[in-house]
Amino acid sequence: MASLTQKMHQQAAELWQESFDHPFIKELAAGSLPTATFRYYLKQDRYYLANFGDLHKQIADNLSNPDIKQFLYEGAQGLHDDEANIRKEFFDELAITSAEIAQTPIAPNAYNYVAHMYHELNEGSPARAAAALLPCYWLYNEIGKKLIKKGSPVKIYQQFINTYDSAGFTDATSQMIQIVDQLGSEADQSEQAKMTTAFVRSSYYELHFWAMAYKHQQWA
Ligand SMILES: Cc1ncc(CN)c(N)n1
Repeated sequence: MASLTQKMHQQAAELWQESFDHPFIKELAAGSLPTATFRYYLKQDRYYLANFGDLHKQIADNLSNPDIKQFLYEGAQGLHDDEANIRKEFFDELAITSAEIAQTPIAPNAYNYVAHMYHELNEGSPARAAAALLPCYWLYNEIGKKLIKKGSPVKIYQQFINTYDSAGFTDATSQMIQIVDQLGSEADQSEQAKMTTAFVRSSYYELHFWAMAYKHQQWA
């Protein structure tokens, strides 16, 4: 029988395919993605990742299983992968200054994605919030695995791809899948359905994150 996370994955399959096929991803792999677009993405993703870390901590505070808590607290400190370190290098390489960051407001889709995850925690449950975090690991790991086969001719894009195909990120993804399955096994059917909705909505926001960056989305 399919696990809860396999069912979530199936329900989000079309959205994930649209992410795999998105021009942002295609051009990243081909090396033709404009640097300005990647810079825009990095500045918005900074907001996303700061809140993503904070959510790990808040979800852990609301759970009792010691192994799950430990994984989430470590995730809050960015200990499961090299994403935080590589992002510092990207910011230096692309000369994204603190003044530029200060002048960049969070864009609509990044704002909505973050608000969705906090909503799942504050109006829902830690299990729904954990399900909302899962596409962040799993979709990026699948993108990394797809793109690594050919790679990208642009060094910084290749480093981006490497991050999400890495052993550390793949292992963190597997652990997060297990955590969501475990939380699902302790939930009733109605809660499992809500966890699935949280996962699919995050997959929607993941797709629109590429679109947001590709179009340099602004509030007006
Ligand atoms: C929006 C988003 N989703 C996922 C990831 C991978 N941690 C990310 N950096 N940004």
